[in-house]
Amino acid sequence: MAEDPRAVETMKFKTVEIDLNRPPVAHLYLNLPSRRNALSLDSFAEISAAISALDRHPDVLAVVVSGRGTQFCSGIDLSALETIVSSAGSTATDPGRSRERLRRQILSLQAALSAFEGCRKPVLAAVDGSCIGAGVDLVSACDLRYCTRAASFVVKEVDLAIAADLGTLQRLPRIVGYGNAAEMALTARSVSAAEAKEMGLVSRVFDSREEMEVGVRAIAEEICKKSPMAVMGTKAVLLKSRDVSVEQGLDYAATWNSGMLISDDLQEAIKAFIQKRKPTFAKL
Ligand SMILES: CC/C=C\C=C\CC(=O)SCCNC(=O)CCNC(=O)[C@H](O)C(C)(C)COP(=O)(O)OP(=O)(O)OC[C@H]1O[C@@H](n2cnc3c(N)ncnc32)[C@H](O)[C@@H]1OP(=O)(O)O
Repeated sequence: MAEDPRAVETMKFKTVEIDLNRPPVAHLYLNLPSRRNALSLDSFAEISAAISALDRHPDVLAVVVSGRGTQFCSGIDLSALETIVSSAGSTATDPGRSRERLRRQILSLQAALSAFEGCRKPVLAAVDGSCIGAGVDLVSACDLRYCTRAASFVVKEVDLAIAADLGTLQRLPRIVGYGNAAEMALTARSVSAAEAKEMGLVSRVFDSREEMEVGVRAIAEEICKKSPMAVMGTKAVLLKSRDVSVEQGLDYAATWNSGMLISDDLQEAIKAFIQKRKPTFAKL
């Protein structure tokens, strides 16, 4: 049976909250403020389910992600981390099989955060307060990042004797450059909002959370006025091109557009220009 594209409207979540009141922008909140939005195993599953459902929702064209409470995200829930690691260390089973289970568990956590990248619609992270460990994995998988003056970013894993494994080491160097990413990951030092802006980790720093909420929503709404086909294509081609040679990226862009340029949106954009009016596009 085909999945209901509006299923997200009735989905119940324990660790995230979705605000669909002002389409076409949806707002996904990390919503465990008492634990500073630490990511439990439930959080990973719910983030993945929420983003896939928002991807399918016909009225949603962009998603903003932020945190409820004082901090954006305090990283992986440390008790969940302990559970994951201790169950893998269990001697009750074949060590080979328990390591294989651990590998699959890590892959599944990776997939949950990669859902932001896999979403056809742009995802904008809006960070206030601390963004730590898995929080940095999360924002690195978003398309655009913004923060308040009170925000800070820490690639904390090395302090917990872990090599970060949920995307930071792969995506952050492509956002801030190898040197900046390596320094953040090897020292686990806290990077201020101003520094995050300077190294390109965020596109803009807002004075307050209220200003950020309004400002990031306005940016998302601007993007939503554009052809959804073109926005989706731009995200897909940018991401593909990030990971392959220029030649392969160009080839991908040609193939993509040979499939997509026949959409009504191009005709509408040209007509609107000639008729000196704003274009109107169908949803995705
Ligand atoms: C397979 C491996 C996959 C992924 C690995 C990911 C690695 C990481 O994510 S590394 C990063 C781990 N996180 C941390 O080290 C941060 C820990 N937290 C803090 O440093 C602070 O809580 C803070 C975020 C700076 C916020 O400070 P503050 O506002 O003063 O709040 P607290 O009083 O410290 O915390 C309130 C409450 O929340 C609990 N809590 C905070 N963070 C976590 C967490 N990551 N996991 C579980 N619980 C957390 C904290 O214990 C407090 O609980 P109480 O019961 O109220 O005492």
